[in-house]
Amino acid sequence: MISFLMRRTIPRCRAYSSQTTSELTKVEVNEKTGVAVVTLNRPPVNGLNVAALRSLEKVIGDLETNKCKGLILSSSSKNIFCAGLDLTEIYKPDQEKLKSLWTAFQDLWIKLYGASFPTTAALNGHAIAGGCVLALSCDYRVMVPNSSIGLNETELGISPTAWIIASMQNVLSKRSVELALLQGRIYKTNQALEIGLIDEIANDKDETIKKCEEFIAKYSRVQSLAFSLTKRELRGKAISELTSNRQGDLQFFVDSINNPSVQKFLEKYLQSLKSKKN
Ligand SMILES: CCCCCCCCCCC/C=C/C(=O)SCCNC(=O)CCNC(=O)[C@H](O)C(C)(C)COP(=O)(O)OP(=O)(O)OC[C@H]1O[C@@H](n2cnc3c(N)ncnc32)[C@H](O)[C@@H]1OP(=O)(O)O
Repeated sequence: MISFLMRRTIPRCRAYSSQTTSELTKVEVNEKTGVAVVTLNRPPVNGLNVAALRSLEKVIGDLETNKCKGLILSSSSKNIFCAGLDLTEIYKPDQEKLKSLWTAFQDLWIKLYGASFPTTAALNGHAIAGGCVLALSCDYRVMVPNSSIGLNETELGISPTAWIIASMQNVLSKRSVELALLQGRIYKTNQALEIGLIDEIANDKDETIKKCEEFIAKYSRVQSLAFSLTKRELRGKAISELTSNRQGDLQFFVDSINNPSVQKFLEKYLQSLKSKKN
């Protein structure tokens, strides 16, 4: 459990106190503001396996319980926010593990997209596929230059499910969503800003966090209850639709991943990632 004991006399430089809940997700809470920096920590690329997804979900649940004032999602990697689901878990998958992976991803999305406090993504690097979904689930996105963000699902031969589309529709124009999803496009930082996939560009990781803090500070005069009820009104439909069709959504993902052409693509894709270094 994350402790939220505030000591208002703490000097600014010591304001963030480390409260590690797991090696996979580090949590630091600013004792002055109640804002938490939550850092994904699964090197090398923050690939999302079941443990990483569950760890982040638990942290968000704890922040919810402790009436957190805002969340800044960041990464311990130098140039990668998150490379999405762990591809090694979806290539030649163990069927039970595959189901657990998607169920954990659904659970995490429900908590993050529906969080009752302001949420931001401090994108210190690439945010691909599932990494982009995490960013889209937040209320605000700040990214460093020369990074990539997007949902490359058509490359894999699967289509994103309704709640992933809803997360993107929440941020982009209808036209941009169509182009982004149908083309499976990955955007560079400046292109992402142009279409509204991110909200701001920052020079480096520290500045991404500072800009996220500034965004969250704008809510200091907003009543927490009004904030959470309004957010629920805005996002509740997409969440209810998933909640009432979790099994169907799971089956769609499992069938898509088990499709032989998807597995064949994944084999080549993983090889191409490995051979980049040679
Ligand atoms: C093609 C899949 C598209 C799915 C889209 C679905 C859209 C709906 C979303 C919901 C479902 C979500 C699904 C997913 O998230 S699937 C994961 C898709 N992710 C990717 O396609 C990203 C792949 N990675 C990269 O493009 C690059 O690694 C990246 C730009 C992120 C970083 O490049 P960099 O050059 O800095 O690093 P390397 O490529 O050398 O990677 C370092 C090592 O990490 C391994 N790696 C990379 N990504 C993953 C991953 N997602 N899972 C597991 N492992 C990964 C890579 O192979 C390197 O390993 P080695 O050091 O052993 O060589």
